[in-house]
Amino acid sequence: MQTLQTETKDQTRDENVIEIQNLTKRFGKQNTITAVDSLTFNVKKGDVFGFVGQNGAGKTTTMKMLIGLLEPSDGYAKVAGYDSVREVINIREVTGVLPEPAGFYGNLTARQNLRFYAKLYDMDSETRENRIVELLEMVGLDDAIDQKIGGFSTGMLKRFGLAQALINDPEILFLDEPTSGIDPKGAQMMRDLIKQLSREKDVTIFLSSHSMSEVEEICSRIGVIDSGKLLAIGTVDQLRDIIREREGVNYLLEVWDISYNDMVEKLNLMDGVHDVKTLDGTLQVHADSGMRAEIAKTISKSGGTISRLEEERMDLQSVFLKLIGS
Ligand SMILES: Nc1ncnc2c1ncn2[C@@H]1O[C@H](COP(=O)(O)OP(=O)(O)OP(=O)(O)O)[C@@H](O)[C@H]1O
Repeated sequence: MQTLQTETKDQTRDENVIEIQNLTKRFGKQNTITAVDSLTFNVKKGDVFGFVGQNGAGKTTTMKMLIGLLEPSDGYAKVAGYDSVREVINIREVTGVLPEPAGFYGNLTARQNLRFYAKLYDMDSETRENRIVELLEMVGLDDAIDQKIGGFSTGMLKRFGLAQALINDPEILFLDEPTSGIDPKGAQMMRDLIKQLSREKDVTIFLSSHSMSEVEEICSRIGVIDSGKLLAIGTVDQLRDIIREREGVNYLLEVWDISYNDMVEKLNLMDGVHDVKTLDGTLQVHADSGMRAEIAKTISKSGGTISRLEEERMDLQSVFLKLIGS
């Protein structure tokens, strides 16, 4: 299947901090499971890139290849210009990865956990201690800095994980489902932190999520993956346009001075109008995109007065479901 590309021409190669070329991963004895299938796309510096797909689509496998935890079966990835197989150490230096809470030491405090992790990086002790305090403050854990993290809630653990991922002041942050399993308030805190990191520190963020409203809120570009293949890539508006062009749009219409039956008949005769339905006094006209002016003209010509004519806005959830063919 061909990927629906919505890239614009002004994107130069220089801006790409993640380059993925024919990236493929097969599992199984005879390599029969293709988890990631010839992915090709780029992520630009400063993007908050949302990688979305159903369970088992291949998101985690892709991210693991990008950070050098899995070797590709085919193709390659470059992160900050470094090859994900041969230059993993360089990649580790400039990236942060949201860790699995299972890897934390529950009987150590937040400060001690971060200190342990920070020692993996080359930093003098003063810089390290200051950074630990600064990061725990940033993620709202300053009051819990000397508490054992074994007693932390799931939301606190996620925020602690974000602080850990930021210890080396990374250029690129990988967040696999950063808000899964946490309550709405905690999830909003994480989203605000992600936005803040992008806005204030210019960190490029590559995140996966099952929450389309979350992705719509925080991501500047989105890649949709299904069965290991990239289906579409672009901004929310660009993805929406793919569906608008492909499947048409719904116009919502309220009109005076003409009977609805007359109007339904007239609209149904128009080229590009596929279906007309009445919904609680509003007409829903399913038509090709770009038909608004034509519809308005038809109604005016028939003596109707339009009090409302707007295109129904598709949210990312609806766009996603249509892209994957559900
Ligand atoms: N080590 C492995 N051995 C065999 N198959 C695997 C392995 N890791 C992943 N897979 C398979 O690869 C496919 C992609 O899995 P992956 O975890 O990347 O999906 P995902 O999009 O991250 O899903 P989720 O949203 O559930 O986390 C799935 O079919 C999965 O079962």
